[in-house]
Amino acid sequence: MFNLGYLAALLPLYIFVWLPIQEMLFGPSQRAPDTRIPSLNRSFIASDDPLDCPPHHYNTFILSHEPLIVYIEDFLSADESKHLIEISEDKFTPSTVSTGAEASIQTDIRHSEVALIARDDQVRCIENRARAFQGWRPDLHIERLRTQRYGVGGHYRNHFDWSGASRDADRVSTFMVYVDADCEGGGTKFPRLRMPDVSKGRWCEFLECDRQQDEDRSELAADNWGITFKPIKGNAIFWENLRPDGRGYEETFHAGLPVLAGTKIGLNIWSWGPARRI
Ligand SMILES: O=C(O)CCC(=O)C(=O)O
Ligand SMILES: [Fe+2]
Repeated sequence: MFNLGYLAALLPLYIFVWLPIQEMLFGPSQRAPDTRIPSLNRSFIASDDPLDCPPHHYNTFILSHEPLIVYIEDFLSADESKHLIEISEDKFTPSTVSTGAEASIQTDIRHSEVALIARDDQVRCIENRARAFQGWRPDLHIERLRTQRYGVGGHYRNHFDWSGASRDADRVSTFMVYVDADCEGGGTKFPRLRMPDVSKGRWCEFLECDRQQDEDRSELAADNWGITFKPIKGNAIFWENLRPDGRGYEETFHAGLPVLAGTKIGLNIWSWGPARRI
């Protein structure tokens, strides 16, 4: 029997999940533009509306070309960090992990709180910085920004940001931005990356170079495997998640290490684009 209850339950999924994805992948549908843009904006960047952003400067350091991993010093200004913390404060809810279709709280895997933040002009300037960094790719859309707060004991176990679930679209890149880092511990660790040559450049300012300080020494011991970025307020790590053939980079496996004291707040900027999987 046809059940209207099911239809009512599926309708928000269709409107808020499928329609934005469909539009992102296949371009504008036959619907009127004024209904199309707001529905897209709920999840992804849709518009190039004029925006007046203050001048901003950051420094970049390439850690790896394949996968592309770039460390960005001063990605956020002090004023932007302050603003992000303020607008997140009343929106934090416990983080969940997705297992297939369902999301659940599993603090042994991920222990933190997440805030889905409003797209005010300061936030849009940060989104646009992330788009500019990636060359204003027309096929790339920024997922609504989220801040993530970790207290003592907060952590996020090893995972990938790409999902591989869809043949057509995925999170093509990640910016992991440190909005607040008044903490001990809480580094971002990539166990499958090799340490760069730390005798050159400024790497030891940004990476844990003193191996004794890493609690997971066994994994690090052999051949310089494993990199831990220190949480430093305002700075960011950018990486590409997908190979040109659409497969996810295994090297991007990463974790948010436990916060030992204080609070850490991160900002996730995930860009969606075509995965072009065969
Ligand atoms: O907090 C971190 O260091 C990592 C966070 C992370 O990987 C994520 O939110 O996907
Ligand atoms: Fe992640």
